Amino acid sequence: MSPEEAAHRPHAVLIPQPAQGHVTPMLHLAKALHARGFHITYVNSEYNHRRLLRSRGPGPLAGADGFRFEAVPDGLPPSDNDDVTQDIAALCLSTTEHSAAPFRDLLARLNATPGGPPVSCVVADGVMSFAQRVAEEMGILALVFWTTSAFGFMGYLQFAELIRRGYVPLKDESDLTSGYLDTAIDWIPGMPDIRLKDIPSFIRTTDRDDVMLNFDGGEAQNARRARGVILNTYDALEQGVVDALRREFPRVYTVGPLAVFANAARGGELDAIGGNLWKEDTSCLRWLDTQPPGSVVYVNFGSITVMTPAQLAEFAWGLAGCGVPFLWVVRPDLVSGENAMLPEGFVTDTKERGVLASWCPQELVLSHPSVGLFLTHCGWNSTLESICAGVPMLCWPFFAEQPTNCRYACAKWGIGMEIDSDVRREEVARLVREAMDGESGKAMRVKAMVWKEKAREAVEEGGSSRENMDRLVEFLLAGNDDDVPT
Ligand SMILES: O=c1ccn([C@@H]2O[C@H](COP(=O)(O)OP(=O)(O)O[C@H]3O[C@H](CO)[C@@H](O)[C@H](O)[C@H]3O)[C@@H](O)[C@H]2O)c(=O)[nH]1
Repeated sequence: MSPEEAAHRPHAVLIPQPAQGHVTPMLHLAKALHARGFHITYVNSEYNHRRLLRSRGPGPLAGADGFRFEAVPDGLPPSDNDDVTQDIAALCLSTTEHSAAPFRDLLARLNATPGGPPVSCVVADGVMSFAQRVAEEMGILALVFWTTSAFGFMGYLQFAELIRRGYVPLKDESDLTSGYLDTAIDWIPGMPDIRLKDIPSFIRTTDRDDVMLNFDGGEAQNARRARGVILNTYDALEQGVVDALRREFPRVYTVGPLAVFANAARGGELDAIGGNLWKEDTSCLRWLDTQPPGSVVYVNFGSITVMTPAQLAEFAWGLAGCGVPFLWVVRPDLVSGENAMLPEGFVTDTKERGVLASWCPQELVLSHPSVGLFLTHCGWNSTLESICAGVPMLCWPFFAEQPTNCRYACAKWGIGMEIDSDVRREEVARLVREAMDGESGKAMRVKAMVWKEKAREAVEEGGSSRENMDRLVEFLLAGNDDDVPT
């Protein structure tokens, strides 16, 4: 491409919330747009930028033509350990307060760069609405990307209504255990058959001023001001709620699974750009190579979940007792306040059929033929990656919209079984065995293959996500031209 052509490329600036579950899908979107001719500026927090550099080893991060990384401060005090998940509530507040001005300066600098294409659009994370606001103030087209499921997004949108109708805040702590959370909620568009406990967990508070209740509820409402909302899902999976969202929002782009679009661009210089904040341990893939097809339960609770030492022990002894080979990713900060310590004797007892890692290349693990089951916290990326791989799930939702994803995986899509929040080793062992060898497991495997196939169809020529990606690109290229069809 000549310098002249490069200077006229459309230029998309993408800014994820600085947490793994947001960094990864935003990077996939960035790669998909790059493959469609966009110049990309991908904006990390300074903290995450350091972690990305470290996790991938030496070498420049930006090697691809027209794909650049920038960083802005997240406003949190410097950490003496670059290997820990930041406190999400603190991060939400501090980015909102401290990242807007540096982001504005960055956009101004990009626009003033000689020979560089001016910024044509900003894609802001749904929970980074300050970036959307800054772009709008500068006259730049801004869209938001909600990295949750559509069901999750719709759940967040209901916080205000739940408060108005008096469901939230809870009257006192007893509401958490009295069965109150089983209350049926039958008025949310596109979400029949749910209970209060299936709504994103930040409603489980007795405090009307609770940070996450107000933050996520407010950010979801803010999406109404955006020119378009991007979701990493496909229509067939969440049809009812996607239809309902389309009635409420002028432009909803369901373009998932984004990883497939990003992977389609593989084989080029972008391959070297990975988004993992922890260093991947790939040796587990070699171990998986030695296991029979569909024989392994893969256990991973994502990047944020923390559990108590007692819960860790229940999972450990459940895995020890189930008799099934397992690969368990135990993040160094998986146990609150301390280094994750597995119970004494566990490693020795399971060394013949268990492998531990601290972070793995999850998409590759899930698509490995040896993996037959995923024990997950139901983060949306993990859920979608499991669907793409056709692997059924055992669900232990931790927080946020994970209970929502769990509900749909178990009750609607037929690909999951739930583990009680008060996890017990006997239940873990029983459910793993049932999912691997029982009738429920057989039924889930059939359904998992159906949803995998539908995901594939969605991104193929003529599929809903492929068409929505084309519409999204068309809209982004048109800039602030309002005449582009929705
Ligand atoms: O060893 C590991 C562990 C995780 N991952 C990846 O890390 C991501 C984790 O994302 P997710 O499964 O969504 O979990 P969280 O990190 O918990 O994600 C946060 O962000 C998601 C998207 O908004 C929400 O759905 C979750 O509730 C929220 O906790 C996935 O892409 C995984 O493939 C790896 O590659 N290797």
